Amino acid sequence: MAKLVLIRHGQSEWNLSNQFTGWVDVNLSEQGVEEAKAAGRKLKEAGLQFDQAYTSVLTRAIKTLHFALEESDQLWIPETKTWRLNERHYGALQGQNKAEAAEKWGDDQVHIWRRSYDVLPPLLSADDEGSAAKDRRYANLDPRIIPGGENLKITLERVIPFWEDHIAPDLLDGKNVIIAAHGNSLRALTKYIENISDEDIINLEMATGEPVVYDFDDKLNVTNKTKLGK
Ligand SMILES: O=C(O)[C@H](O)COP(=O)(O)O
Repeated sequence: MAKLVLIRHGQSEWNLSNQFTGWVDVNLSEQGVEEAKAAGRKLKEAGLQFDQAYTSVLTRAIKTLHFALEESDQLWIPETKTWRLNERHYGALQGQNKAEAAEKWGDDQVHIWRRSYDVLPPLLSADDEGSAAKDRRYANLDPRIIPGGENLKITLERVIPFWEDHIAPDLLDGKNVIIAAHGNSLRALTKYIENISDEDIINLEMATGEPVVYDFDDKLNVTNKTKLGK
């Protein structure tokens, strides 16, 4: 059966400055570029060859995909970008410093916002300056589905239709797939793929730039999971 590789983007500028990011389109930091290139070398060493790539519409994931594919000599493969693989929208927290938020609202509340399955962050309204409704890349989306903030559950509910329509059919066709995306869109996908409970998903973390390789049986049950450590 085909293989699936998930990679969270390399360190971003706002990972470095410890700011909630979500749908804000920040770039990779210098370290993030190096992490993405190192991930590509790991893929090459492991002999992983891909037929199809998927990523979000956010620069940090797109660039991570490109650096990793370039290092593994497969920048040429077909790729599809979709908002459905975007980071979870962090609502009105976007742009705030995570440590300052913990001082203001307490560690417990910030941890709940960051890791709970179904608690929403404070929302951003559609007329807010930072709303995705004003961003050209989402112009073809029904305004009613452009979020003002998402929890992991809502993120999973918009990631999984893309899995069902595109990624799962590719894997069932025997295509090796690579997905470069984000901490929480990949936590959502991992929850679904590995059938992790709402309680246990709180403890799952995705390291930046670390490829996670899955093998499946012909029903897309996971038969093996390997992390290509940094
Ligand atoms: O959007 C963000 O701030 C990060 O990419 C992920 O943040 P988290 O670790 O707080 O979920």
